[in-house]
Parts: sequence; structure tokens; C-alpha cells
Amino acid sequence: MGGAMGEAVHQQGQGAGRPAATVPRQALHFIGGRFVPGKEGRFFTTLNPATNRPLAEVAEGSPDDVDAAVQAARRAFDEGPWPRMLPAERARYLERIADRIEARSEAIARVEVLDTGMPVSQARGQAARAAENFRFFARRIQDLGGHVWQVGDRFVNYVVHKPVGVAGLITPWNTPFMLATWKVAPCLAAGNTCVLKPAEWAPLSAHMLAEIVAEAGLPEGVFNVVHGFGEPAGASLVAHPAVNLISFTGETTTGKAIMANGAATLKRYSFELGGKSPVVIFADADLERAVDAAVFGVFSLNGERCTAGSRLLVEEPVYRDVVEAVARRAARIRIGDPADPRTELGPLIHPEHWRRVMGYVEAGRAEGAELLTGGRRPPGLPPELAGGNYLEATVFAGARPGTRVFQEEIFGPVVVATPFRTEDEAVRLANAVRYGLAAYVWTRDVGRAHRVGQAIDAGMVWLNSQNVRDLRTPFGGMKDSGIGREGGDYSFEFYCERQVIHVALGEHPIPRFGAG
Ligand SMILES: NC(=O)c1ccc[n+]([C@@H]2O[C@H](COP(=O)([O-])OP(=O)(O)OC[C@H]3O[C@@H](n4cnc5c(N)ncnc54)[C@H](O)[C@@H]3O)[C@@H](O)[C@H]2O)c1
Ligand SMILES: O=C/C=C/C=C(\O)C(=O)O
Repeated sequence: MGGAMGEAVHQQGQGAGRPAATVPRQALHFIGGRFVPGKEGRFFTTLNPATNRPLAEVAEGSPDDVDAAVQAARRAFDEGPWPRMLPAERARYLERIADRIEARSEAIARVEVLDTGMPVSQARGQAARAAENFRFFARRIQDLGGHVWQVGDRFVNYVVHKPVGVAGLITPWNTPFMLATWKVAPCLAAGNTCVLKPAEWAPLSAHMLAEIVAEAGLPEGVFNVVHGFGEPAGASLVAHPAVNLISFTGETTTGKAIMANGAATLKRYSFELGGKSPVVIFADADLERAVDAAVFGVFSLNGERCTAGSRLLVEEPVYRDVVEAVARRAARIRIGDPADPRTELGPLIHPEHWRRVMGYVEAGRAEGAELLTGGRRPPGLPPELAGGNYLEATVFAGARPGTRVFQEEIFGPVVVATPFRTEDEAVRLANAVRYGLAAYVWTRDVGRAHRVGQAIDAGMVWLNSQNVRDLRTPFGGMKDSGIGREGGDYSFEFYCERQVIHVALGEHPIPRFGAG
């Protein structure tokens, strides 16, 4: 392993006195164990969302770069040691990666803050979770067993797991480092090789992951990164005939395009897509905790969170009180420099996304929802943040089910509230969107909690809880929120072939065709 890692430059956090973060001046592709520029030599600029000032130059991947990375991954799979190692040997590499993520976690968090605008207190948690993703799948692969079926004294039939081949991993910008590791760790644990195509609006932490993989000494070509845009870099990865499986997290419309584009080469897909997840609050709930969870659930990660509780459905008698409590809390959320540990809400990822989210604020107003708080660029930001993509935490009440703000994923700090009268109506409203990723239900009635949870068409339901993750459980969505599940052994269902071996233990009848 070798090659230039890209020159490092020190950049200050935006505010005075913030610790510096080391940002690569240039992020190159990582192909076959080397950091390389694109074959066409082109670069794009990634911006700091808090200022919209340039942060770094990033290699812009072309179909030729994707081809080079896929060829490297293919060779590493077909000829290299990686798929042939014992799971315990691969696990040692993954543990080394986890150690290095932990050793550099503050630097990773700082780069993520500069590249995404995620508040640093939350970015630190994401970096820790990334290390845990590697440790978790390193353990899990060693426990992976197949079923055995005994058929008396005639047969024993058993299942073995094998890696599939070369994986294309395509990730979004909202929690880029954690989400990349959520795919890379099980993919590599299972013995596959991969090409990661990180999101163009937040590519820098993927560069750090490549540095870490290089330090951990993985065989060349096992892990590759090609930076660049959805078109052409992502699209040519999907269409490449030597890529066997695609794990994609991003927008539903992109998922549909990927499926169509990969059809000619018949691939296996895992899709984690958009969401419009309901928070259902009954009048008998612990309302204080429900409000805490509702506020955190939609305004954490700047509202750019796939599982955000972005629709608040509240039982009529407590509706006004709950919604006003949420609005009061939203109005007091600390907005500011994401590098400041006290900041609760940072800037949105990109001016284009800011305009999109503001478009929803306008739509909400035009559709007759009641704007209780927010909806503006926050006044009084310090001058150095005046150019950032900031938006106040925004709460709409009285959102009608037919409206865009109720139906569409906003992916920003905007929550819409709607009252309900009966349990049936709560379930109907919860299910009245095309998405089905997550749901949160608050009630002290145990039977109702389970009943409503099971009646909601969502891949993941939390009862009297915020989004607390157990990595053994299936993560993913129903309806337009995805295809398949990752997490625990569900990840290995995707990243492994299962082969059944039928063993005859003795002689069994075989029809003697052609024997006369
Ligand atoms: N369900 C989940 O687990 C989950 C998690 C995080 C984000 N998301 C979703 O992601 C979306 C926000 O992320 P985003 O804006 O980066 O999504 P996006 O779909 O625009 O982009 C995601 C990735 O796909 C790539 N891409 C774009 N067009 C492509 C194409 N034609 N072929 C191949 N790759 C292509 C992009 O370059 C990027 O790397 C939201 O909808 C959000 O809900 C879902
Ligand atoms: O914003 C998206 C968050 C995705 C989270 C996970 O994939 C996870 O917690 O495993």
C-alpha cells in the first residue's frame, strides 16, 4: 500500500478559539491501494456549509476511473487473499480499522463538521458509531452459521455462506462517515471487495476512511473509493458488468434510477431510501418525554436524517399543548457554528438544498398550515456565518394530509403537526404517505402501543422511545422507503450467497432412466 495521501492543510473552525481540524487540500480516488487523481484530471470543490467557502478539491470520477476501481476490486476478489481468508483473519483487519477510527475520531468528527455542517457534539457520536460498526461486524461474521437439515439416515442438507463478489456502495451526504462504514464493514467482513462512491456534497470523511484502510494494511483492491457526481460516477458503477451488488442509501427517485440502470447487468440491491416518519402521541403518554423525543427526533442532524420524526400526529385533547411545547422548544434551539460543542442546529448541507427546504416552508404557508415558529434564515448570526445555509427550527401546525408538507420528505429542520381523534385515525394518518421507514409511538397503554406500532407500515417502530439503535436488528424501510434490510445477520443475507449442500448418507432410490 502506498501513494500520496493528499497534502494536509490546517483550517480553523469558523468561530474564534475553536480547535483546528486537518482537512485534506485535495481528496483523490483510492484505487488498488493507491491515492490517484482522475484519469481526466478534473476536480470539483466541496464547500463548508457554515460559510459556503471552499473547503477542498476533490477528484471528479469518470467512467474510466470507475472502471479502474472495479477492475482492482475484481482482481482482489478473483485472485487475492481476501475472500479466502478465515473470517477471524478478516475480523482482525476490521478491528484494526476500528482502532484507527477511534484513535482519529476527533479529527474525523471535525472534518465531518466542516464538510456537512453537522454539530460537533453529534458528529462525535457518529464517529464512535462508525468504529462500533466495524467491531460489531468483525464479531458477527465469526458467529455466522448456516442451517442444517437432517433427513433421517438418508440426507443431511446444510447451508454455507460465501461472499458475492464486487460491491458498489453509494452513500448520501447526511451522515457520510457512519453510513459508509455501515455498508463497508459487513461487506468486507463477508469477504467481498468494494468500490465506495461517496456523496459529492460531503466526500472528505470517505477520504479519511481510505487513509485508515491503507494504514490498516488491507490487501490492495479490497476497498476502493471513487469520488464524483451521481452522473456519471455513481451511474457507471451501477451499470458496470463486473459489479455484482449495489447497496444504496439516498433518495427514492435515485433508487428507482439505479434499479433501471442496473437492470441490464442483473444486480442484487439493498436500498435505504427516504422517509416521512410519524411521531404518534396519545393523550395518556408521558408528554414531557414525548416532547423531548419529538424535538430531538426532527432537529438533530440538522433535520437531515432519514429517520427524522417529521410528522407529529397528536391526540386532540393534548394537541395544542404538545404542539406549542414543541414550538417553544424549537424557538430556543441553539443555532450557530457547528464546531461549537454547544450548537444544537447547524447549517444545511448546500445552498441548493437550503432553497429546496425553503420551498417547502413557502409551500406550507401557501397550503394553509399555521407557522408556529421558524421558517426564516436566523437573524443575528455572527458575520462569519452570514453566508451559511442556516434555517431556523420550523414548526407548522394544522398540516392537512393532502398537502405537500405532510406528504413529501423535506430533509431539513421542519416538522408538521396534525391532530387525530381516534386510534384508527392515528394509524390511517400515519400510513397516509408513500414512505414507511420509521415510526415513533407514545402512549402508556401497553396494548395500544403494540397494536398501533404493528399497524403502522414502517420498517422500524420505536415505542415510548427516540431512535435508539440495536445493531443486531433489521434496519430499513417499507413502501417507498427501501428494499431489503441491513443490520446484524440481515446484512449478511445481502452481502453473502447462501449455498445449500445436499449430502446423501446412503443409497436412496434413483429412477433408472434408459436402463430398460
Ligand atoms: N433510509 C436510510 O437509511 C437513509 C439514510 C440516509 C439518507 N437517506 C435518504 O437520502 C436522501 C438524501 O441524500 P442525498 O441527497 O445524498 O441522496 P441522493 O439520492 O441525491 O444521492 C445519494 C448518492 O447517490 C448518488 N447518485 C445520484 N444519482 C445517481 C445515479 N443516477 N446513479 C448512481 N448514483 C447516484 C449520489 O452521488 C450520492 O452519492 C434523503 O432522501 C434521505 O432520506 C436515507
Ligand atoms: O440518516 C440516516 C441514518 C441512518 C442510520 C443508520 O443506517 C443506522 O443507524 O444504522
